Amino acid sequence: MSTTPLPNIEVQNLSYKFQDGSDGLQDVGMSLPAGSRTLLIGANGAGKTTLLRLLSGKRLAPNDTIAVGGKDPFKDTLEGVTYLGVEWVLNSIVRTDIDVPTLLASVGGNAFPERRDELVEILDIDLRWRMHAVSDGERRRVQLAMGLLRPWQVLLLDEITVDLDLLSRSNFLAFLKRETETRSCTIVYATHILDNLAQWPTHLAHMHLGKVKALGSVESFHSQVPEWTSENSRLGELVLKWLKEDMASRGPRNGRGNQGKTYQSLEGIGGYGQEKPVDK
Ligand SMILES: Nc1ncnc2c1ncn2[C@@H]1O[C@H](COP(=O)(O)OP(=O)(O)OP(=O)(O)O)[C@@H](O)[C@H]1O
Repeated sequence: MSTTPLPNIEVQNLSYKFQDGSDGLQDVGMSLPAGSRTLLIGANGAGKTTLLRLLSGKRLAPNDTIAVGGKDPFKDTLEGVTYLGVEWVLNSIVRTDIDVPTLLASVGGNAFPERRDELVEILDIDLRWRMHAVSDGERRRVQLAMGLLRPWQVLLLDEITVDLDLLSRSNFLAFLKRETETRSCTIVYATHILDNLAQWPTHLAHMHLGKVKALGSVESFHSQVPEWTSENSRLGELVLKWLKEDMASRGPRNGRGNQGKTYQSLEGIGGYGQEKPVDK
């Protein structure tokens, strides 16, 4: 009998404060089955990165609030959890004068030669590249191959596809989908870019101001967007609706009270003399 736990993600009553005392997350609960592909949706500052970092075990969550594959990700330092986010993108090793085969070998490529070759093909990587002399998108493709090489059970992605061209991104997303369909693994992906994603997620989680406002299977949200024009705009329409509602409930970051002051100080530095608020 296999002893590998199913990579489901369970979060309950998770509240998190930053060191400065401000609220990061408030009473978050989510239950994501093994094999699911969840899109984490929310405006800038909604709490997506904060949640992903807690799920990855990079930050300490309160006791008994998070279980990934039945374990606490912080205490148990889970082997099969891969978190690809900003720090990972900024890692300087991928900007040095080093070749691709050496880099892939350094993260265990030789132990997984089939995966390595598949990723090189899918991400259209030229093994002759030297990393100090590639474009941002090419560098990102090599980084993704490095990050995905080891067969993870849980993959936490914090928007890392911004530099990819449309075809590379499409291939990359198709690869991830195949992974969840052919072996036991689970993905949570925070993104603002909805291209190629219409058929991708199994679940959606909508975050707003540190809370999960809605969570469910993609089908469960179908009734929320009555005017779908095409399959591809369906997810986009839903997300746009959510973000507009969030903006309306939060209000603009710089309310009316600030406007007169801002314009006055701009006037003071010259060049914006005409730009006075119409009404105060
Ligand atoms: N170390 C910190 N200390 C205090 N506040 C923080 C800290 N890190 C983030 N925040 C605040 O927490 C909120 C959530 O940040 P987070 O990075 O999780 O948002 P996000 O949904 O990932 O946003 P984006 O889409 O812009 O990446 C933001 O308002 C942010 O300013």
